[in-house]
Amino acid sequence: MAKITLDNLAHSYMAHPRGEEDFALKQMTHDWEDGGAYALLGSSGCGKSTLLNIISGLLIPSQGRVLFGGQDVTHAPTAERNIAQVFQFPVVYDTMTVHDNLAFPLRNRGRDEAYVAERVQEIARMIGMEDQLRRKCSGLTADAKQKISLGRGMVRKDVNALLFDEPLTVIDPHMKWELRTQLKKLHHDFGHTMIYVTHDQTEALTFADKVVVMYDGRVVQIGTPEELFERPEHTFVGYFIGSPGMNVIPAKVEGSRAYINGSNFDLGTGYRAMEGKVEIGVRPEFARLSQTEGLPVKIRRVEDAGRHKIIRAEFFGHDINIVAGEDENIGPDMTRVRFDPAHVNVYRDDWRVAPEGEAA
Ligand SMILES: Nc1ncnc2c1ncn2[C@@H]1O[C@H](COP(=O)(O)OP(=O)(O)OP(=O)(O)O)[C@@H](O)[C@H]1O
Repeated sequence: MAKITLDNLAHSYMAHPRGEEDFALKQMTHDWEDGGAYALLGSSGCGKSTLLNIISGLLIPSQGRVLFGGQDVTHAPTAERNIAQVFQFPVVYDTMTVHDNLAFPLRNRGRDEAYVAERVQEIARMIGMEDQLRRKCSGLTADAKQKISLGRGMVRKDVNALLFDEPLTVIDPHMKWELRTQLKKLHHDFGHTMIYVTHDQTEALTFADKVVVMYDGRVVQIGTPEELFERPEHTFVGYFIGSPGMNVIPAKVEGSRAYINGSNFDLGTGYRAMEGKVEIGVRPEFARLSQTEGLPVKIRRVEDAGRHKIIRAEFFGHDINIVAGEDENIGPDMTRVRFDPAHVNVYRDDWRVAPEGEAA
């Protein structure tokens, strides 16, 4: 297992990039802890695969270095990096049995057969294929083959890191949850450094200790699921995490007050004067409808989402969402909305501004 360091890393697919916009991966420096479970999360094209391919050695970055446990591996081929990888689609040897597919990475490293047998049993149990070990892989469903790919990725305990690139795409929905839970257990038991690429926030939030949110070639925040929810450092994190995402509303902020179209409310904490594009961000869970308190709002639609209601509303010409409890009565007399000041964030040019006195 190893700490992974990305040192001034950047990548452009162009031979002669002219500016930052020509970089698929903008310059970044990060340390990913030894034994951490990280999810790389972001929408299509944000640079997740580019970053993963640089870490795995499929791609040499145009700038900067990758270090495993302090050792520079930027130019080392994949085979020398001692990593296990699981891709979106299954990679199995059809002519071999399930057992031999799972045993392959161990036999390749010259492990003795007693150890191989024991470890294969353990992994087969984990992926729920103990009774199919003697079967040839040809003829198995894509789902079963991907479980074998996952199992093969996990069979070695001595890898520097385990890299998963959207590994559950072909897996049946009910099995997805089970495999994610197994992966988390495996991480807990063996402490591998794991990197899991996905564009699905549920997958990222349930698998990872730390979620690395990417947007437009940049890492915009690395945080625990709670941190991403409570304190999105970039408006994209606010939109992308949460269902529905954070409300982002243009405002003017002066001291501890936010002004929206002439109306204003207390932010509970002071801010230094700021220029640029200023917005406030408030999650639907921290907005409450009222008959008397708060700023004017117009309810458009109330949706029943099972354990809660989602209210779609208009607020000074902007669409906002409000989450209410399933038992709350939402009537036409609720013409006001109040934001919980402790959960309102202020953004300048999309980046969160720390209020005065907040510890860095
Ligand atoms: N081989 C390539 N040559 C040129 N441009 C590329 C290449 N691979 C990716 N890109 C570009 O780099 C950017 C980042 O792509 P990347 O595949 O890393 O994103 P991603 O977040 O993994 O997306 P997806 O989830 O769709 O795989 C995109 O603009 C993409 O078009």
